[in-house]
Amino acid sequence: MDSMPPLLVVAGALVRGGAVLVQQRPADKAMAGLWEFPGGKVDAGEAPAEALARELNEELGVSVDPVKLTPITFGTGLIGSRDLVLLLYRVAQWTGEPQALETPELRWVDADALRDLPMPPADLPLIAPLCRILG
Ligand SMILES: Nc1nc2c([nH]c(=O)n2[C@H]2C[C@H](O)[C@@H](COP(=O)(O)OP(=O)(O)OP(=O)(O)O)O2)c(=O)[nH]1
Repeated sequence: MDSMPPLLVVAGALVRGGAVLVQQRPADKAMAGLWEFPGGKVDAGEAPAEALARELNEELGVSVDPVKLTPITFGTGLIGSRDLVLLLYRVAQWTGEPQALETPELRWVDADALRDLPMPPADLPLIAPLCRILG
């Protein structure tokens, strides 16, 4: 419980041929070394899908149309003492080849590899719904 409103974070599942793109958190950040979906915090006054399009461009160098992002599921957690709400969207179409612009490594993983990756606690409930999409 915190006096701040929950932190709203958007994340994208770029899906290609039964695999999803994940990135490793940098050594100088909280939860260093864990694997996460590209994305980030929604800024004040920003729509969630627009925030995700912005973050995907900053982190991967790809362009996406916010209108084509479709919700998959959400997770909740804590960042310190602040509540976190993590919205996962499916990204079926993008322009450009994803590049690791802000993280040490990108990886395309299938459902089995995804289940074995160390991820932040808020991501854990996202895995089963996403694996149903990956097949
Ligand atoms: N992008 C992303 N963030 C996640 C996931 N799971 C999860 O708990 N988070 C957390 C980590 C951060 O606290 C927050 C995302 O915000 P951010 O990407 O702007 O923050 P950050 O910690 O990387 O860096 P900073 O800008 O706060 O220094 O959500 C995930 O799957 N993807």
